Amino acid sequence: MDAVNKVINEDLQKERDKCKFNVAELTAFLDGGDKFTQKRREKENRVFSIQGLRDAVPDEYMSHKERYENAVRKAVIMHQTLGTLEDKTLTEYETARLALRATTSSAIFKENSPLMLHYSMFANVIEGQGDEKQREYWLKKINNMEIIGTYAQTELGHGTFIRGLETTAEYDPKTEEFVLNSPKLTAYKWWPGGLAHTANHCVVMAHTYSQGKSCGIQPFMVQIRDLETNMPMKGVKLGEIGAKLGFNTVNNGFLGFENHRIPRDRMLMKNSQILKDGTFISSPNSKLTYGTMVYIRVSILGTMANTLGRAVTIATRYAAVRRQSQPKPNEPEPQILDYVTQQHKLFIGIASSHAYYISCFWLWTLYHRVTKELAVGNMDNLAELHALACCLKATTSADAAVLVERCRLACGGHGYMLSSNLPQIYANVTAANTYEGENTVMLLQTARALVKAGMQVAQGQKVSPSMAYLADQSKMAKWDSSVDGIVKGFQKVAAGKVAACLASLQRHTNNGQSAEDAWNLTSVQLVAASEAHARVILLSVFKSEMDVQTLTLSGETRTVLFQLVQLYTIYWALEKVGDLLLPTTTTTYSVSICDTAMRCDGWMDETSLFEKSTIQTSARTGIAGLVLSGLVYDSAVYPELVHQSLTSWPLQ
Ligand SMILES: CCCCCCCC(=O)SCCNC(=O)CCNC(=O)[C@H](O)C(C)(C)COP(=O)(O)OP(=O)(O)OC[C@H]1O[C@@H](n2cnc3c(N)ncnc32)[C@H](O)[C@@H]1OP(=O)(O)O
Ligand SMILES: Cc1cc2nc3c(=O)[nH]c(=O)nc-3n(C[C@H](O)[C@H](O)[C@H](O)COP(=O)(O)OP(=O)(O)OC[C@H]3O[C@@H](n4cnc5c(N)ncnc54)[C@H](O)[C@@H]3O)c2cc1C
Repeated sequence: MDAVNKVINEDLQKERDKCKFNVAELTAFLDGGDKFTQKRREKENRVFSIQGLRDAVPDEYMSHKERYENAVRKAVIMHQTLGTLEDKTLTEYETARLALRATTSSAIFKENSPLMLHYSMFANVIEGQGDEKQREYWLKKINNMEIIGTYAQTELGHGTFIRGLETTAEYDPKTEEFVLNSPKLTAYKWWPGGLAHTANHCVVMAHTYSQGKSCGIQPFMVQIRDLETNMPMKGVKLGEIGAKLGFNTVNNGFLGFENHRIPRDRMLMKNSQILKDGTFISSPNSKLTYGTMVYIRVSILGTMANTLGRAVTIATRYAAVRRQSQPKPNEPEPQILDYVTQQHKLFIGIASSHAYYISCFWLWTLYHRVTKELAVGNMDNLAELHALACCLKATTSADAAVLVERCRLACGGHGYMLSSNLPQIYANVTAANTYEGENTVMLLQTARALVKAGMQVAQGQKVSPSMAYLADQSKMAKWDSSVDGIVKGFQKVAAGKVAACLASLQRHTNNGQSAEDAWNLTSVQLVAASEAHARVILLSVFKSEMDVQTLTLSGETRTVLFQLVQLYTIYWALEKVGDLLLPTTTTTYSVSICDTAMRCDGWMDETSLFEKSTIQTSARTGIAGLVLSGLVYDSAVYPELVHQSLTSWPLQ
């Protein structure tokens, strides 16, 4: 065994020794400072040192029931441990960032914790939808685990269409109670995490009626299990929805009501109220009820960063130690990391994970600002936050699923083993394409805002900051292959797509189609316009945040971070070269793009953008430990790719 370990460590150590910049500095940069790296490591070391958190047998050899019971056992230990580590001096943002960066939960729960929804949505929805008294009463119970909860919105018949939810809550002024019912099977809540056996309370989103009138979808705090016996309350039916691709320890369940009565004060009344006599006071904006989903969508960017980071750490480390084939006779088999195809598979995953972290922290800052504004009734920036959260959640989760699968493939047969953990990581990441707003639906939400902004631009009106580029009428006289130049190219592409969507909508309505049918007929282009907008945001935020945030870093660390920005930008320029080449309504540079392909080659050689160096990975899982000593793309690669792809396109 020693001989095998020695060979593996030797290669890995060789890669580590090539590191040319300060590993601790980059780690602290991603954590938000040395103080947070130390806190994160304390938390991780504490958790990883607990023997009780290790599985007696790998959980892939347990039954569905054993796996859940084992997860509950670990969740209790984790809560007791983390409870002692909680740092009340941290702001909400700092706590969230630390939670996001720590790899504890993902290392202990391969398929997530049964308490996942309790921590992620249950507390947040009370915070966001409860009035002061309700927050005061419930948050204490939630934080000290007197009650365990989940967020019950999706039903068997409806997940996307919230206004179509069929669970009803009818107000009875005689008893000052709401009567909850699931009138049809499709009205049964279906999916909420922890709902099957773990949660004893949940926030139920129900179609509310009072004085014979609809009051829309409102949130209710409902006790579903007896706190002593853990049996379902009267008029409540509960159960497990069964085995899934992943998330098999999240205990997703179903919930049906039959004349289940709850007191009036269980309606969460921060935004809307129903008075004792049944008078309904509606929210200043009905979408405030959707606030928790915006919060989770923002956090999903960080979850994608962390999840992709773990997968690309495993695959890169494997690529450093796996030796295969003999391209040069009489030479030892090379590390597969030396194959450029292997680098092309993996390094975009490292760059993307960093880009998602940076975008998440950027969007979180906007989320906290808008939340403060909402608290004083200012809703000016809610639409912009919603549009950004939708398209960035959709784009990062879609990309992350592709890149995690690519990490699995890059490990050959060993990537297909459950012991590699790559299949479980894939099962987790691909779920994010569906939950918290199915990706197509989310992109179409952002498209609504883009179409609206496109019309405002046409009328000379101001638009939100993230869409201001739509108003830029300047022409790109020639292709600029710098990062800023490529970002500008993507802005032109997105603007062109939005303009083309507006033209399509107009054409369909001119032909007598209804607005809804015109929208549906244009929806494929609308999704593409929304994704193009997301690319503009991801690329520009990664660059602009690096410009600002890296000023205090040492030269080598700055260099490698900017190489990640360049790699990420050029990768997507190549992926979307078709869009960049096609002359959109607002772009003239496409004609010149190809005749600069040679210069583009030269550009790559001149800037020696990708020096020959290697990946450095540290002992920790998770992107925090994954550090780069430089990008390995040899300059011979990219010009080839760029030249080939750019010259093969028909010029206009
Ligand atoms: C750690 C994580 C674990 C994760 C576990 C997973 C948990 C879950 O999955 S919980 C359930 C998640 N479910 C969802 O996300 C459902 C997705 N569906 C929706 O959000 C809505 O049905 C949606 C937005 C698609 C449509 O809503 P609907 O009420 O029909 O509004 P719609 O008519 O499309 O739009 C009306 C206006 O509201 C705006 N709007 C919609 N949602 C929001 C919002 N959240 N915030 C602000 N504005 C909004 C729209 O932008 C639109 O504005 P405008 O008229 O100016 O264009
Ligand atoms: C792992 C996991 C955990 C979950 N946890 C929870 C939870 O804790 N609590 C909870 O409430 N829910 C939860 N959900 C449910 C999740 O939120 C829903 O699955 C999601 O909102 C999608 O709704 P749906 O499943 O009804 O799919 P549908 O909306 O039926 O989507 C099916 C297809 O229809 C398309 N489609 C739907 N509407 C439109 C439209 N307007 N325009 C164009 N195409 C459309 C979609 O793009 C998709 O391709 C979870 C789901 C998963 C997978």
